[in-house]
Amino acid sequence: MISVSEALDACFALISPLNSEVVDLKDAAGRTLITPHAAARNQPPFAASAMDGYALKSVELQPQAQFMVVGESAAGARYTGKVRAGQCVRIFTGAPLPEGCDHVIIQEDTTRQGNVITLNTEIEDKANIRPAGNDFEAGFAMEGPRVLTPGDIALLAAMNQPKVTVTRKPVIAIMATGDELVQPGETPNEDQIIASNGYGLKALLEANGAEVRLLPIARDTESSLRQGFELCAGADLIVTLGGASVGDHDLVRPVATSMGMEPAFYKVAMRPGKPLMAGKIGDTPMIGLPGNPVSSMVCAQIFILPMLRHMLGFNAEPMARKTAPLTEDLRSNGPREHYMRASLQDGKLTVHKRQDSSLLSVYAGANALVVVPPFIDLQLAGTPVEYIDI
Ligand SMILES: Nc1nc2c(c(=O)[nH]1)N[C@H]1C(S)=C(S)[C@@H](COP(=O)(O)OP(=O)(O)OC[C@H]3O[C@@H](n4cnc5c(N)ncnc54)[C@H](O)[C@@H]3O)O[C@H]1N2
Ligand code: MOO
Repeated sequence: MISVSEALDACFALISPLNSEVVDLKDAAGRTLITPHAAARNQPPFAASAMDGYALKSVELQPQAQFMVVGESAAGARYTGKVRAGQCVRIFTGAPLPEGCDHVIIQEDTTRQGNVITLNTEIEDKANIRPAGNDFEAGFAMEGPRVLTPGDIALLAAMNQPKVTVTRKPVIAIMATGDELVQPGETPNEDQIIASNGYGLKALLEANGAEVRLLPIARDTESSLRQGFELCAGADLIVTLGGASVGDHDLVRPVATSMGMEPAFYKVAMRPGKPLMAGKIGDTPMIGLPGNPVSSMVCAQIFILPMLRHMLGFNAEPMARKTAPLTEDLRSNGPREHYMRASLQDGKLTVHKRQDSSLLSVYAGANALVVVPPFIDLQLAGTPVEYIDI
């Protein structure tokens, strides 16, 4: 059995970053920006008022001073005239500052009668001006690779980028296998259960930038599995669920092999996830996840998410690990790296008591996987341990 890090390296060797495509900015949230996008001009492009009030010269600013209002500067229509001594310009938020003015007094600090304003006895000395380029200057660039957030989308819009270059979405075909499975909503017979893994996986992978094709459930026969693999044509990655172990009905590996799969590895020293397999069928990488629901989800977190990120253009790196102390003692570990379902609360990790890989109720209630190295001794409460956010 190989280690998790050796297996992950072998997974990275199966894939490469995908090409890019140009999409409308309004459809780009969650996509991975891949080339630098630069602003062609300053924002704001001119010194602008930050408040509604009157633009004037700061040297003339003093309580109870009076000014003649000689014009107006609105957002989208600047005042183009001169502003002489004792004069001011009515100005609104976002409007260009008239030439010669360097201060905006908010209207709450003034009283207006006709075309004359009188400053209050108490006035703020804040200039209320946003200099040109205050937010960003011409040439400011957003660099890739970067998963675009709503804030990024707003910033790119402000940068006048109506289209952006993003990595093509990796297409991942997911094939659940097993005679015991029916789809949610169907009526199982007494020996059947509901297929859950594909649904969890689809949610996980789509939330991380993939386009997922959830195939019909393949039955535990060679012909059904073959048919399933044929339906995967065109995918960037094939993921099978279940049928990976050594039972008489675990046919994924033999069928994939008979279809020309070049194996990269089979079996990893991890728990859950031991019967994980990977390889290539033709040009298409394939990962065979173990069927136990938590094994599927954990293997997807540890292997498929980093692969997905690499296909999107990020470095080939394992999931980021953080450190936090244990709330309780943690038993010693055997030869497999253990990814234990845990809850991180108030900066401390409580490892769940029940760790069987069939327990989705425990997995769904967890927000962290504590990574327990092989052969480690008992770890006492308070010991800092590594974990991965899930
Ligand atoms: N003699 C041995 N038996 C097993 C070993 C072993 O080393 N020697 N390994 C165990 C481990 S560890 C795992 S993990 C499982 C994985 O086996 P398979 O990948 O062959 O998975 P299945 O047998 O098909 O299913 C296991 C379990 O999960 C349920 N399942 C499968 N697919 C789904 C799905 N899409 N949604 C929900 N549940 C699913 C299936 O009904 C089984 O209950 O093998 C151990 N055995
Ligand atoms: O490795 Mo299995 O995935 O322990 O349940």
